[in-house]
Formats: sequence, structure tokens, C-alpha cells
Amino acid sequence: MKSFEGLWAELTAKVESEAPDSGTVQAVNRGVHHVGKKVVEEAAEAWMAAEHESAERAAEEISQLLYHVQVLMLARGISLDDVYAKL
Ligand SMILES: N=c1c2ncn([C@@H]3O[C@H](COP(=O)(O)OP(=O)(O)OP(=O)(O)O)[C@@H](O)[C@H]3O)c2ncn1[C@@H]1O[C@H](COP(=O)(O)O)[C@@H](O)[C@H]1O
Repeated sequence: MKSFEGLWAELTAKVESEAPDSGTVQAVNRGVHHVGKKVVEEAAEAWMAAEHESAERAAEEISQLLYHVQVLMLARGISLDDVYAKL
């Protein structure tokens, strides 16, 4: 099973290698404005699923939100340690 840190390591490697077929690389290249809008969209979907759908559907939307938050961090040059220092 993938973890938050495992996904972060995978996405970091994709961005560093500029993997051409990676949706993550394409999103990072589109920039913070584009990725930020995806974060807001996924946050709304996570909220709606948590309020109106099954726990499994909510977990699926939350996983997409976590993914897009990591993409936002990569687009903005923020590391996991930068965030953990604020927890
Ligand atoms: N965990 C994810 C992940 N979660 C969400 N998403 C993206 O978020 C989208 C879901 O958003 P929506 O529900 O809005 O679906 P959509 O409307 O079809 O998406 P868009 O057209 O808006 O892009 C998916 O289509 C993916 O593009 C993810 N994309 C990639 N990953 C993982 O990230 C890793 C690297 O992926 P690549 O960069 O694509 O190689 C792999 O392990 C993937 O499994």
C-alpha cells in the first residue's frame, strides 16, 4: 500500500527526471495557479463525498486531494520537511 511519504518520493523523482508521460510533470509545468485550482476542486469533492457518499468514496476523493496537495508543493518548491516544520 502506498503511503503519503512514498507518494511524495515517487512524485519528486518524476519531476526531477522530467518524465515526459507523467501527468504530475505536466501539472507542475502548468504552474501554481493551475494546480491550486485542482486542489480547491478536489477539496470540494472530498467535502461532498464525506457529507453525502460512502466512507470508501470519501476516502477516494481524499486520496486525490492529498495527491494534488503534493503536486502544489512541488509546483511551489515546498518540501515535506518545510510543511512538517509547521505541524
Ligand atoms: N495518486 C494519483 C492521483 N490522484 C489523482 N490524480 C489525478 O487527478 C485526477 C482526478 O481528478 P478528477 O476527479 O478531477 O478527474 P478528471 O476530471 O478526469 O481529471 P482532469 O481531467 O481534471 O485532470 C486524475 O485523473 C489524475 O489525473 C492522480 N494522478 C496520479 N496519481 C499517482 O501519482 C503517481 C505518478 O503519476 P504520473 O505523474 O501520472 O505518472 C502514480 O503513482 C499515480 O498513481
